[in-house]
Amino acid sequence: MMYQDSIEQASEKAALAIAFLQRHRLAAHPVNFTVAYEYISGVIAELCQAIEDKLSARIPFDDFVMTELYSNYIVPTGRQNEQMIAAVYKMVSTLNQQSEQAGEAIHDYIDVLDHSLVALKTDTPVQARDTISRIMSATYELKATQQKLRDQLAQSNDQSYQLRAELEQLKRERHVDALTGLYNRLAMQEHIDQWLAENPQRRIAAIAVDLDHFKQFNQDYGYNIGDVILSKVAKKISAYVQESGLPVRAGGEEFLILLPDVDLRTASEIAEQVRRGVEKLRFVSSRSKKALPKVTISLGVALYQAQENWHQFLARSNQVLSIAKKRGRNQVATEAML
Ligand SMILES: Nc1nc2c(ncn2[C@@H]2O[C@H](COP(=O)(O)OP(=O)(O)OP(=O)(O)O)[C@@H](O)[C@H]2O)c(=O)[nH]1
Repeated sequence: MMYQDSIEQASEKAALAIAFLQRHRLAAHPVNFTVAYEYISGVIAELCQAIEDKLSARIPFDDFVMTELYSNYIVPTGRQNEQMIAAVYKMVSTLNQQSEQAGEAIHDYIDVLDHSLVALKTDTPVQARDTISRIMSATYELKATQQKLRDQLAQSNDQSYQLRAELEQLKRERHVDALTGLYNRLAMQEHIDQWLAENPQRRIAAIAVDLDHFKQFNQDYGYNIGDVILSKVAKKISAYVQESGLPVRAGGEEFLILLPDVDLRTASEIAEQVRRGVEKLRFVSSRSKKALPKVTISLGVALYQAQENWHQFLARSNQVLSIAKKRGRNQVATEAML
């Protein structure tokens, strides 16, 4: 069982977790709450350390940071992963056993051969017949062992293909947002780290994207239709940058497009194309068959600066985005306007 707290202990921890969430202005949804509860519980040392590090570096906590902590430190302890680790362990042990058995069988066979070859030099014809028959039975034995090992190996092979497919799926799930199919914040962090590791001077542009007046849209048409709109807008964004960049659901109704090796001007042009693409989308209510109002987005374009960490970089992209909002929405702002 994952949690063994008594009702009193759990209530106390829950109250502290809620206080933590309130202090950092975080919504008490399951992901945030679990991270906060685990932090208060102090069982996962790496999680606590990561939170302490962020607190002392004054990195603000938001949904993205919390989701990242959740995926990095809590999900990997999940049952699915434990099962997979057990399966991989079993398969590797079986393979080890099989190769040991194969080694022993060949070693025994060579032993018989060595002795028999020496004996054959001095054997009388009758003895030679016995020696040859010993070699033959050792050969049949080796053949049978090899056949058995071949079957077991084929079985392990099938299992390893299946495990690899499961691992790939798990990896995808860890990096992809379930509602929109876009990359999540964890994938984004890994990509930025990789791009910068390849070339610390690399030019990376970020386009922060936010739906306009989406709160009102949710209020007028409901959260479920809101979800459909979000996922259609996400697909549009993805279609525009599939080849050249990384489309990310940064959280809620906010998206990010990361573009490596792109300058501010090109990034702004891409942002404008995305804006127009979304503006052209038409939505019809499946229930009433009536057209839904036009959905628009505001966008903010910024370039990564070598001295900043990626939290600062993303904060700056959002700052630029707020210029587009202030100027009337449904438009692109660039960091040159800051
Ligand atoms: N349907 C749906 N709504 C979401 C989701 N995530 C966030 N939202 C909603 O998005 C809305 C964002 O509202 P605000 O941040 O106030 O901004 P806004 O109304 O879009 O206004 P501006 O950004 O200023 O144009 C909130 O109502 C959130 O509940 C989601 O996954 N699905």
